[in-house]
Amino acid sequence: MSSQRVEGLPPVTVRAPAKINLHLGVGSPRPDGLHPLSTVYQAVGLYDDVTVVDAPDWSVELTEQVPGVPLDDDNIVIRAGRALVAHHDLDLAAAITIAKGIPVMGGMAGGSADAAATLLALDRLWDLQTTDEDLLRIAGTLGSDVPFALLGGTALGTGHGEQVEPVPDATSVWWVVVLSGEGLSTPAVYRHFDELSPDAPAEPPVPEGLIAALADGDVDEVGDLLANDLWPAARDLRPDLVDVEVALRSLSPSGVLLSGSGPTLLVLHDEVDDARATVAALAEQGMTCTIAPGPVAGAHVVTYV
Ligand SMILES: C[C@](O)(CO)[C@H](O)COP(=O)(O)OP(=O)(O)OC[C@H]1O[C@@H](n2ccc(N)nc2=O)[C@H](O)[C@@H]1O
Ligand SMILES: Nc1ncnc2c1ncn2[C@@H]1O[C@H](COP(=O)(O)OP(=O)(O)OP(=O)(O)O)[C@@H](O)[C@H]1O
Repeated sequence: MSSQRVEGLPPVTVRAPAKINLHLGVGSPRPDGLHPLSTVYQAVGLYDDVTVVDAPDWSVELTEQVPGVPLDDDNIVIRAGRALVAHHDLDLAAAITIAKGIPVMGGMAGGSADAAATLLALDRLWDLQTTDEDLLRIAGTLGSDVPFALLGGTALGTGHGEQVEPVPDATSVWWVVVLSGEGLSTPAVYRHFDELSPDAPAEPPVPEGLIAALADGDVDEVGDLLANDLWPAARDLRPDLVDVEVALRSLSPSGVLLSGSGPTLLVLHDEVDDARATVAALAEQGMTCTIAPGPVAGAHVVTYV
């Protein structure tokens, strides 16, 4: 192992997007406990920015404190950094700063976005020239959603979500993102899925109809085909979400979706003005919402200072 610290390297900032799952098909758990997935990911325009600077030891801080985000070695960005230097057999470390714009524990893969951003930022900081293939492989060891955060756009996810392959997407849409005050634990939702779905298939089917609708740019059809197998489990764990869902469906009968393992809910719109009208109507009912375009790019460098 070699230490190759170079003093005075300028910091690097990488921006990474949130994700949603337009389709989330879940199978019965594998021997390792993870669930086989057939999912269509879409990157949407809510972002975390991760800045890295060379340092003698690993550390992580947030630009603004957010409850639930660990500030020690449990933070996924430290695991990402250690995995990258181990891959290159180096003894380097970095101080990592996260500016969070993605809701925490919202089912939008904020931690995964941070891990992807960290891999890319450190690769650029130290000019490691890690291949895309190796970055995606290391990402997959950190979490199921991390490879997709590198890729962005719209992609089919298989395996436990870590095998990603871009799919053509001719849509350009606006999601109303309905935030929840309280997070939902992803493992708890998967555990309850197992209780509710003892007969889940070993391999969930690929949603060919949705993939065709995306390629055709048929937003109405995409809205009709949105699906999430974790939704019944999330409703059971958070009955308050049902009232929100009813309110959303009264505004938009099609195009309502639970994001990943929840609790964030989404409403699909073709036009930004319609999305704005939905946000205004929901705000009147006391809900906190924002608008995010999709699809957007994956993790990308935004600053060389
Ligand atoms: C709900 C989704 O966001 C949909 O994309 C993901 O499946 C979850 O992705 P993630 O948070 O990156 O998940 P990981 O960090 O890999 O795993 C967290 C926990 O979620 C459960 N998990 C996750 C992915 C998967 N295919 N099966 C699982 O059972 C496991 O309990 C695992 O310990
Ligand atoms: N950098 C990070 N940002 C957010 N959470 C982190 C981070 N590192 C570790 N965590 C832990 O990960 C847990 C899940 O956080 P995250 O915001 O990624 O949830 P999520 O959006 O529901 O994830 P997913 O959609 O991938 O299931 C948090 O409870 C937190 O303890």
